[in-house]
Amino acid sequence: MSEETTVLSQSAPLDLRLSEDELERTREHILQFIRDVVDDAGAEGAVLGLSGGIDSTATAYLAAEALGEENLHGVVMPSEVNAEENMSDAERVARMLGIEYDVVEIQPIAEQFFEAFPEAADDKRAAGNVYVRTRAVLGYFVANYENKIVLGTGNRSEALLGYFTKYGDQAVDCNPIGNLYKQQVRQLAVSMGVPEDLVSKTPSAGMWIGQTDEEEMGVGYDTLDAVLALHVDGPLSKSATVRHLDIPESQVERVVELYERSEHKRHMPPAPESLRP
Ligand SMILES: Nc1ncnc2c1ncn2[C@@H]1O[C@H](COP(=O)(O)OP(=O)(O)OC[C@H]2O[C@@H]([n+]3cccc(C(=O)O)c3)[C@H](O)[C@@H]2O)[C@@H](O)[C@H]1O
Ligand SMILES: Nc1ncnc2c1ncn2[C@@H]1O[C@H](COP(=O)(O)OP(=O)(O)OP(=O)(O)O)[C@@H](O)[C@H]1O
Ligand SMILES: [Mg+2]
Repeated sequence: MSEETTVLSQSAPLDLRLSEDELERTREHILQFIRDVVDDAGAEGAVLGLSGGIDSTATAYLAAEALGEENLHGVVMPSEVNAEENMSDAERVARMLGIEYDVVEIQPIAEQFFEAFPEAADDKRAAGNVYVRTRAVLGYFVANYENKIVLGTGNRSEALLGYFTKYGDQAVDCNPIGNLYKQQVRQLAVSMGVPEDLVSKTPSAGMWIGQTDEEEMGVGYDTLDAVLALHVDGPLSKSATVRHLDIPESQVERVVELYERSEHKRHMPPAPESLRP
């Protein structure tokens, strides 16, 4: 983030939209990335959670192409707060791709946690994170047994905003779409032939009934992505970003707040430095 006001040059890549050529190169690059991670791990494929959302759908399309559908295992893990439509979309994705998949109801598992701490069960964030972390345990259970890696579905917007559960949906071995902002994930999905209803679906973490990403963060993805690209990743100062996007300063401040307070999620857990030389 630069505090200096930078004059925009015509050639600066401020348009988040990827050209046809960039989309093709991005897809090839990600396919190779997935193959390399699997090969380096000596693994026989990959497992991923399917939610019916665009991030897992796009990642599944890429991984099925990279590894072959016979080497990808999808797990659909409904809880009582997931919309049924999303779970049936998740199964639809698995069937469209022709990958092996299982449906594992995680409500009974989560109930064990809720019974242990009933007062915490009423806290939607704490309880929602239990669902997310339970899915991580199941993903690694399958990966260990089948000699597979666990594919993450995190994108760059979520990573910078800290919009994920620590050791939950980001307890994974790699993030194939981790360099793409949310709207670029949608663009790539369209170019791969993902059905329109899945591409345009409202993003939701599915941690409580009615949750949506944009309502929880208080800013829409078009703005979130633009502020991240221009100010957090890019060279523009806060005031230049406000002017360039013609948005209230409070929206830029909100993005910066989300970015700064989630710093701890983007690092290994710290330990004190050694006192020995
Ligand atoms: N400064 C610091 N240094 C070290 N550790 C720090 C810390 N601040 C908090 N912590 C730790 O982090 C914990 C809070 O982090 P965490 O447990 O992740 O919980 P938190 O970030 O509060 O909640 C997860 C957020 O991610 C969103 N999410 C989750 C999963 C999926 C998706 C999706 O888009 O699908 C979105 C969810 O809606 C919610 O907004 C604290 O309880 C504490 O243990
Ligand atoms: N009910 C579920 N069953 C299986 N996996 C899930 C479920 N809910 C979430 N996940 C996993 O957690 C990941 C993170 O969820 P997230 O909501 O960020 O992505 P998404 O649902 O794929 O897309 P979107 O953000 O647009 O909703 C999913 O991509 C998926 O891998
Ligand atoms: Mg989702």
